[in-house]
Amino acid sequence: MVTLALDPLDPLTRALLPPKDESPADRWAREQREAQARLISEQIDAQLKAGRAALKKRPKPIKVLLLGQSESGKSTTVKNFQLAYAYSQFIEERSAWRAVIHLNLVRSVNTILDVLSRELSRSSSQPHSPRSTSPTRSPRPSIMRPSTSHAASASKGGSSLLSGTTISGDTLVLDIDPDADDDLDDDEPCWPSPTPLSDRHRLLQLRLAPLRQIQRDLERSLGAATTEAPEYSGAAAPWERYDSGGRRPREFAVTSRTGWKSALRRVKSGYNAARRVSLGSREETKAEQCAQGSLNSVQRSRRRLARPMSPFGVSSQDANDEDEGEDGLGGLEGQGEPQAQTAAEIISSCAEDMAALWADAGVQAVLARRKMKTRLEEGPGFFLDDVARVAAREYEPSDEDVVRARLRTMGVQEYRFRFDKVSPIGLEADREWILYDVGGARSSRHAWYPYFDDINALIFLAPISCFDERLAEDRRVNRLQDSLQIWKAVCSSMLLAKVQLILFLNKCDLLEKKIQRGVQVSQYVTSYGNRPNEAKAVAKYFRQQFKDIFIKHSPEKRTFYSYLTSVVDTKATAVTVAAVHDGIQRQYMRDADIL
Ligand SMILES: Nc1nc2c(ncn2[C@@H]2O[C@H](COP(=O)(O)OP(=O)(O)OP(=O)(O)O)[C@@H](O)[C@H]2O)c(=O)[nH]1
Ligand SMILES: [Mg+2]
Repeated sequence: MVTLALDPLDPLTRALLPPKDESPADRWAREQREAQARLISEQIDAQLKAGRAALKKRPKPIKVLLLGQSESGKSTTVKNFQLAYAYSQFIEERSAWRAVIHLNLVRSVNTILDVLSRELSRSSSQPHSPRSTSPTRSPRPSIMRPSTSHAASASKGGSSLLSGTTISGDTLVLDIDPDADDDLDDDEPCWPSPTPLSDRHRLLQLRLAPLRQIQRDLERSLGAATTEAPEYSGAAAPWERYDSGGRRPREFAVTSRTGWKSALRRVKSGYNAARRVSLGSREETKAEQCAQGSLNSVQRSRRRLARPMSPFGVSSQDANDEDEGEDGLGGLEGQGEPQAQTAAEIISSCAEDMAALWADAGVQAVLARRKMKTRLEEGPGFFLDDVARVAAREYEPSDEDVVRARLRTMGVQEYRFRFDKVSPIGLEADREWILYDVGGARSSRHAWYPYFDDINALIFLAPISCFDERLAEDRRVNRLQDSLQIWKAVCSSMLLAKVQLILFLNKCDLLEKKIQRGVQVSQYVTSYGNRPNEAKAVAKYFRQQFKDIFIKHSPEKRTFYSYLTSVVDTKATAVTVAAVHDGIQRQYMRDADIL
């Protein structure tokens, strides 16, 4: 049997032993070195400890979640926060919004061109229809309303407008007429009517045809956020079934790289370089113009469009075929601005024709008859009244333009603020805030839930002008009904029981306009009865409905905070945002026993 002779010293101790033949002088020098090393080590330990303590003491960020259906004004509210408290951040992104505003403008023009072409082809197929410049208005056709059988088939899941007044087995205080619908079918008017259009309109149609390609190119360049949510018939609050136990389901994964931030990133990167190139080529263009006399820049831009490639260097077929990838970037990041710059040149060359189209009395008459005029003017991203300014070569978006621009949010976007300005209540001015802006379409709402258990406040946007509109993603659902459904689910959520809820009854400006136009609220919300058809009374009534739900469904007693807002009005919203900011901060301090 082999026995191992055990060394009483381990290898490390042995290595550190002083040499056997160490002289007294060497020993003294060694001990000095060791004492020095110990001192340094202790200093490092002390520094690490202090760092850890400081990290612990650093105030936790205040987290605020913005919720509401699509187009309710969540991203616009974020922009108002940036304007009020983080203007440098807002300015940084401002020029990149130009491409989005251009797309908004071009879309409106193309929508009008679509109507025009339908109207013109109709007029040529009805040679005997009398021509007139002031079309007569026919009574509203009843066939535009959904049939009863459709209503019945659409009511499954209790989530649709046509299900009447119940939500998940609960009765809503609000009665919404399932058959009332202000939406006219834009495809075909249901009654014959004389068209006030002529060859002049055909010419405008031809001259503006390049804008079709520009729309496709800008959409391609900016990514998936430029198109509205696809049809989807899911529930209003898909997280509800998971919520009762306060459990976070694992399948709720969130991507935060998508949305308007990444869309802007595409056009932002390379912005200055592209601008320099563009300005340089503009100088050349001027020289050419002098030399060639009559050849103007409009003709040149249009000739460029006759080429098989789009101005963005991608043929439209290729562009449509290419996979957008996980975040919708489609490999175009960084290329967007040169492309957007080319689009801007062409848009500028079409400025006069766009203005002429919008100002034309015949076009206005056709749009009014099809109820398209108000829908365009009051819809998101309307810039036709500013066409001369927005289409100008040197156009730079104003703050107001950015606030009015429309780009859908996809996934969840995170905004971190360290406020530029000190809060009026002067408390913890340096504390970081995180705003979470979510996509509001029904198909995006599953991504909301993971944020419920780690937020301090929730701002809920309910657009109250939408009482007569339907969801874009599910045409069976009334938009006000949808807002009430989400609000009820938010109020009753156990995870949100201790969260401060702040309600923005938004789009009050549009509510006012609608009522001034004579739209009768009781026609859509039958429970409104014969109360006065005035914006103030209507807003008060809707606020009460939201408050009733809040009181009835909150798991614990809490204060109801609500504001009547028009978040495109940045001046008025600045006051609201300041109040909300201070309210959230105070509540946070109270909860943390700091106040
Ligand atoms: N007139 C008017 N327009 C508004 C108001 N609030 C928002 N808008 C416009 O409505 C459009 C949609 O607003 P967004 O803030 O993008 O809506 P959102 O809730 O973020 O929508 P998603 O990202 O799709 O969920 C934008 O063009 C806004 O300028 C308002 O109070 N009045
Ligand atoms: Mg948004």
